[in-house]
Amino acid sequence: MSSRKEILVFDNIPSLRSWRQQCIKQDKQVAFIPTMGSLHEGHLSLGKRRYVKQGSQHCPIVVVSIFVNPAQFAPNEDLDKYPRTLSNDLELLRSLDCVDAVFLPKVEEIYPYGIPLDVEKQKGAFVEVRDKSHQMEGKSRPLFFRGVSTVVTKLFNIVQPNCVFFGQKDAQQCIVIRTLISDLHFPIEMHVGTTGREYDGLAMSSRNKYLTPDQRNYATTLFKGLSAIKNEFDQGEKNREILLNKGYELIEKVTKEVMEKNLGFELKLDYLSLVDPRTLEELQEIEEEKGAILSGALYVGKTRVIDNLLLNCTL
Ligand SMILES: Nc1ncnc2c1ncn2[C@@H]1O[C@H](COP(=O)(O)OP(=O)(O)OP(=O)(O)O)[C@@H](O)[C@H]1O
Ligand SMILES: CC(C)(CO)[C@@H](O)C(=O)[O-]
Ligand code: BAL
Repeated sequence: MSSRKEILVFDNIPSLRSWRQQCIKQDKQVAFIPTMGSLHEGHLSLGKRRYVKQGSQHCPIVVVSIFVNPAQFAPNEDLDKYPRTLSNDLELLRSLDCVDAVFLPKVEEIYPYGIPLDVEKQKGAFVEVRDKSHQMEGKSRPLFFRGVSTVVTKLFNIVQPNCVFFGQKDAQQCIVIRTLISDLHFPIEMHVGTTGREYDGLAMSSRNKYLTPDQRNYATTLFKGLSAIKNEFDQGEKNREILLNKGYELIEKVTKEVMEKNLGFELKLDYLSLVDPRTLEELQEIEEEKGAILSGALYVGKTRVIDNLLLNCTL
C-alpha cells in the first residue's frame, strides 16, 4: 500500500516563515499556488502540472495557500457567501500526493488595520499595477486587481517562492501578476496552467457551485459564444466586428430562449472583449503575429461566469 505524503498546515505567518527558512538552509526551491480554496480539478491540475513538468529537482517543495481575500471583493459582491470548504480542500490536496504545505493565513494577520470593503476607509499599504488593471475584468470590477495585486505581493513576501502557478481561466490576472513580478523585481518564475473544463466546456470555477441545475445547463453559453468566435478566427477572419458579432448572435439567441422558457432567471452578457495580449487595448483588427485575448463575462442569474480563449498568443 502506498503511503500518502503528510501535508504541513500553517495557520500563521511566523510558523510558515520559520519552516521556509529551513527550506532555504537546505537549498530547496519552493513552488507556490495561491488560491481562495473551494478547490476543484482546475486548481488541482495546476499542482499536477508543476509536479509533472518541473519535476522534483526544480521545485521539490509545493506550497498552496487558501485565503479568501476581502480586498478583491467590492461591497456588492459575494465575500460573505463565497464557498469555504476547508476540510474537503485539505483532503483533495492530500489526494494529489505532491503538496508539502498549506498556508491558511487569517484576515487579521494579512490586514492588521482591518479591511473594510469601502476603499476610502482602508488603511495601510496597497499595490496597484497601473495600465493593466482597468480593462476587461477591471472595467466591471474596478478595484479587483488592486486587491489581487496587494494580497499576492504579501503572499509572495511571506512564502518567498521560486516559482508560482496561476490559471489561464483568469487571463488578465496572469498579465497583472506577470507585470507585478517584473516591476517589483520578485525573483520568481511564473507559469500559467491551461483552463480546466467540465465535460461540456464550462470553465471550472469555485463559483459554479452557486448555479442551480437549470442555470448550470445554460452556463456554457459564454464558452459557446467564445468558441464560435474562435472558430471564425481560425477560418481566417480578423475583423473585430465580424468576429464579435458571431458571439453576440449566439448569446442573444440563448438569452431569448431562457426568457421564453420562464425558468426564473436571466442570462445577461456583461462584456465581450478582444484585446492585444501585451497592451490590453481593444483591437479592431487582429494581426496574425500578435494574436489576441478573447474574453467575456456572463451573468447566469446572479452568478458571474468568466472565460477566455487565446487567439494565436500565450500569456
Ligand atoms: N478552471 C481552471 N483551470 C485552471 N486554473 C484555474 C481554474 N479555475 C481557477 N484556476 C486558477 O486557480 C487559482 C486560484 O483560483 P481561485 O481560488 O480564485 O478559483 P476560481 O475557481 O477561479 O474561483 P472563482 O470562482 O472565485 O473565480 C488561480 O490562479 C486561478 O486562475
Ligand atoms: C490569486 C488569488 C488567490 C488572489 O486572492 C485569487 O485572485 C485567485 O484565486 O485567482
Ligand atoms: N479567480 C478570481 C477570484 C475572484 O473572482 O475573486
